[in-house]
Amino acid sequence: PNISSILQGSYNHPLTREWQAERVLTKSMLIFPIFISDEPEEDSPIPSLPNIRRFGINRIAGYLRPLVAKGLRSVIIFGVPMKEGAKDPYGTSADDPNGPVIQCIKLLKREFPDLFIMCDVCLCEFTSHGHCGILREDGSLNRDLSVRRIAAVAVNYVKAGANSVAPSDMMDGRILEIKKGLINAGLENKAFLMSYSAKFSGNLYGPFRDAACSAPSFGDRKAYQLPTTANGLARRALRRDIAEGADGIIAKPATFYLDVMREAAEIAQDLPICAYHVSGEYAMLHAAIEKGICDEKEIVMEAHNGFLRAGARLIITYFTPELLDWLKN
Ligand SMILES: NCC[C@H](CC(=O)O)[C@@H](CN)CCC(=O)O
Ligand SMILES: [Zn+2]
Repeated sequence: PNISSILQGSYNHPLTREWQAERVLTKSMLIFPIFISDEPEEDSPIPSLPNIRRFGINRIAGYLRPLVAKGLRSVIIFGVPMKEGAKDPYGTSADDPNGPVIQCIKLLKREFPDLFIMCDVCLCEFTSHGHCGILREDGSLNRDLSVRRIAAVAVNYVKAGANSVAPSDMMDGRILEIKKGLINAGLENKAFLMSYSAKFSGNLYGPFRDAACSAPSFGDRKAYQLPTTANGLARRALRRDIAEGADGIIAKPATFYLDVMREAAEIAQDLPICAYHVSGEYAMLHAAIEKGICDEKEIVMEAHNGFLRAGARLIITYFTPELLDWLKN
């Protein structure tokens, strides 16, 4: 062979194999989703999400403390109102000062001053119809009302102390509206605006909807989450959200959409790209692990290294607790 065809000498040792990674997974890249209900003492399992639980305000700090001690740097909060009457067509309880999200922000800021608090901003957990926006009479989205409501909720979360807001609603123009809302509130330099830009209406969110009681009561999310074949729409949404002032971009789901993540990393090369390893992907890996198809640590590391290889710098992952045990730093 000619001398340039020999590759195996470059990776025949564990250290030279480590050298081949362009980006290495570290604890500070991990953002851990937490589900907070309006039942203060709640601490209940979520059957479709192994090892993930839903907590009330009196239980969440105790659960997070050992994880923070192991190096947890960031959480993303999902509020889950369980009480009767907590939901209405406008998602009023989303930013209820006594509701689960705002209570949790304040508690975590007190208990863990260095923990980075990201809040998902959406209406689906709080609306009686379960859609991510406010609807017209005919059941279609009222974009303008939705965007203004989402922006108001986001500003109230930052007012309560959130370090970041991540609107997962997918309404057109919500990034601009949130940015304007933050500026009007004098908070524009206090919050990291993380946009879910490339978010697809696939089949991988079921366990989350169980956890958050947020499934749409009719229809689906195909009118506002991207078609699963839509690279072009993802690129258009990415460019739009960057122009509207996003500080970071989430691509989700992750495993089936690594091409999109790679494109997002190129289009949004000046912003951190965040992969969201969604509930369905998480549950699928758990199912494979339970069936003995693959080793837990090996397959989880392979999946998460894939997100980094595709250009992600951050990962929202339900495997955060395990990764905190496995990663050295
Ligand atoms: N606001 C949309 C929530 C959406 C699920 C859905 O479309 O119902 C995701 C949360 N941002 C699901 C995340 C997951 O499946 O883990
Ligand atoms: Zn939603």
